[in-house]
Amino acid sequence: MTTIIRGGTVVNADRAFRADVLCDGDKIVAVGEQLDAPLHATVIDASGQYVMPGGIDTHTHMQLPFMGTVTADDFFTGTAAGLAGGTTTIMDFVIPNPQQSLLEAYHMWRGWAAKSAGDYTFHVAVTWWSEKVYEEMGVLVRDHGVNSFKHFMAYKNAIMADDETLVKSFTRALELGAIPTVHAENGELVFQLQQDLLKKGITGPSAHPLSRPPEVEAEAANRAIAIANVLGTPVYIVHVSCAESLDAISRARAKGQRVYGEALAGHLVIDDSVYQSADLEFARGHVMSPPFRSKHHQAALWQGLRGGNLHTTATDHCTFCAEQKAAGADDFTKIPNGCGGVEDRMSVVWDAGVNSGMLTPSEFVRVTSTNAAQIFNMYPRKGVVAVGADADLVVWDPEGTRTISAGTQFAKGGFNVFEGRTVRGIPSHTLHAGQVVFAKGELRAVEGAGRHVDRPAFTKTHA
Ligand SMILES: C[C@@H](CNC(N)=O)C(=O)O
Ligand SMILES: [Zn+2]
Ligand SMILES: [Zn+2]
Ligand SMILES: [Zn+2]
Repeated sequence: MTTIIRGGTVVNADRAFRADVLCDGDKIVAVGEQLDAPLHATVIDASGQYVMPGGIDTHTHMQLPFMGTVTADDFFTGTAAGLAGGTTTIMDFVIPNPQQSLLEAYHMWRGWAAKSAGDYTFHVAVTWWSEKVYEEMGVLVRDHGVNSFKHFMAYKNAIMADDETLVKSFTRALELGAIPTVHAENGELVFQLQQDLLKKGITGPSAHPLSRPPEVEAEAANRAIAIANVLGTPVYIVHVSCAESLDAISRARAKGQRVYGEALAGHLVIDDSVYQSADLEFARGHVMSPPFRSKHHQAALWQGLRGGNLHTTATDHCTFCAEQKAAGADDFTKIPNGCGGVEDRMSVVWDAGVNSGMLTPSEFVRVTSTNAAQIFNMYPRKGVVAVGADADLVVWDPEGTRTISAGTQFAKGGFNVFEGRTVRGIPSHTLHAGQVVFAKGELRAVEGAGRHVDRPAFTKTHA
């Protein structure tokens, strides 16, 4: 299929410029003014619009078995929803049970992901340690295009990695040229605070943020940064939600340490008042970890994105419907953790970030696509509008508006944390692998059209 996108302004992380974009098959083949195109080419009129690299969501959990249930979106519905929002690549997670072979889990997740409509790639979680884990990390890097390993410092008695696992896994990641990533919350403190709250008879969703205050997140962020510093590895902190964690990242980076941070669209615009709602189903719908924080943390996160101490935006798309969330109706610790957003991330970040003047269009591209591609070694295949790159593109209508609602979303789960928010700045077209998969509200996602993206290890460039 040949497509010419005419009359738009191409926006890359480094600059914005007027150009047509010609795609042939699954690649961009020309970027320039007044391009010729074959007569049979599909023409997209991008006048008055931006042409940007397809979004990369660095953090999703499609059809994740978690806390006794499975997330509502599978790899088809979740990636299709992403395409509707301009996201063409997701980074999901293989999360082995403790004692489960990492390779076995990896192949299971690869099977689930085959139905994806957009491209996908996996961080692999190290949830336990043994010689076998050591060996299998090597096989995953060498043979399966994995260059990032996740560590949950929370979720005691489940998937939590203790310090021994962190130290051994970070060391192994360095040997392999892979980057360690962490969910930074002190799982021992969370567990203690949860028990204290339950003993006091505080069982509703308003207890959730009380069991995970910013200090609990910051302790783990500082610890992961310290371990990485001593071992000489980079480290990527997922869903940084509070000023204290951002401060830890900023201090480390100011000393030249390679620390990267991710902000969730939800944490950027939603505050912790949601947990005080008298509508307990609504409050439970917002239970995720780390929890939504008070407004001053949001201001800090925006400054982090603008100032370069936070690098990517994601969603942690991990949706459960009301019935699933109701498992914790009598005990907040049993509410499956997770919220959605894969369909809304780019519009929410544009509306709150670019329209407010906080981010330029190029900075928007940097934090929704380019940095993710560069940090996880998919650039310039992904993350840039340039000849030779994948034809994953979003034609962005800066004046288009949409009111976000569970009633009209493509994603499953029947709930949306951005419910009722009207955003200005929406995709008019999304191309994935050169195919027009979303056009003016019509989703044309194709089950199984998504490809797994191999991510090479980071090799030593010096001799
Ligand atoms: C299990 C996963 C999703 N749940 C959540 N963030 O609350 C995570 O912790 O990232
Ligand atoms: Zn997490
Ligand atoms: Zn997650
Ligand atoms: Zn349901």
